[in-house]
Amino acid sequence: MKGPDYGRAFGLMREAAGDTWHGYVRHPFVQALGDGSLPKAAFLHYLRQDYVFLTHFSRAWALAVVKSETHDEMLVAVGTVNALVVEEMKLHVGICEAVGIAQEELFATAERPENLAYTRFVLEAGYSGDLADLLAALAPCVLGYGEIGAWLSQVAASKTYRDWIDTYGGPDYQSTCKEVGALMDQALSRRIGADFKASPRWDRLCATFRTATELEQGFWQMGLTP
Ligand SMILES: Cc1ncc(C[n+]2csc(CCO)c2C)c(N)n1
Repeated sequence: MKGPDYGRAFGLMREAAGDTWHGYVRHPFVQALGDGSLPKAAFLHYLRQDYVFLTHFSRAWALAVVKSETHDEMLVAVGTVNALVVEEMKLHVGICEAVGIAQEELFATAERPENLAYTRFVLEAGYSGDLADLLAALAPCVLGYGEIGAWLSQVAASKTYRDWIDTYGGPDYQSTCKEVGALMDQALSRRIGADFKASPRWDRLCATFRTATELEQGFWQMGLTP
């Protein structure tokens, strides 16, 4: 399965993750978003958990600011923190309010273990490693949604979840993915050399990427079980 072009590091890590990647980007939850068969209750449950997820994910991108070594790295990281807190989290608040879930109720959502495991894994990759380790853990989330959005934009037969699909399949998010992919290439070249596969750190970075991919799969699965 050929993927989108979000840079060299992503392409190689995606390939190394093998079937695990496919299990994430073609998960039954994703298929059900495309054909409209996903129950509304499952979608809202997912959105509520995703709000909690984004809180911790924003902290992980803030850690990327801390772990940056150049102004260019800082710019991408700080831009992502801003987009997450100012736009994406607000979008979730708006969607939930529109269907009758008040802000207080959303903010009081109890965090599911699958959700907790994922975000704390990402944060830990950053705490104990450098920006390369952190980006390997962040990449499946950011770039996987780009790949899912691009695919669903082409194949989705139903209009039910069209807004969600357009958010991630649209040109704005696709250019964010290219920017984050380029950041990965630059950050890795700086820390492990341009010949990624020749680095003694490569296998570990791929293992981090694969674990985060498995945790994304777990997040979709959690979405199917409100
Ligand atoms: C479980 C889960 N995984 C990925 C995303 C997608 N996502 C998270 S942050 C972000 C912006 C760029 O970092 C995007 C697109 C999500 N919402 N929830």
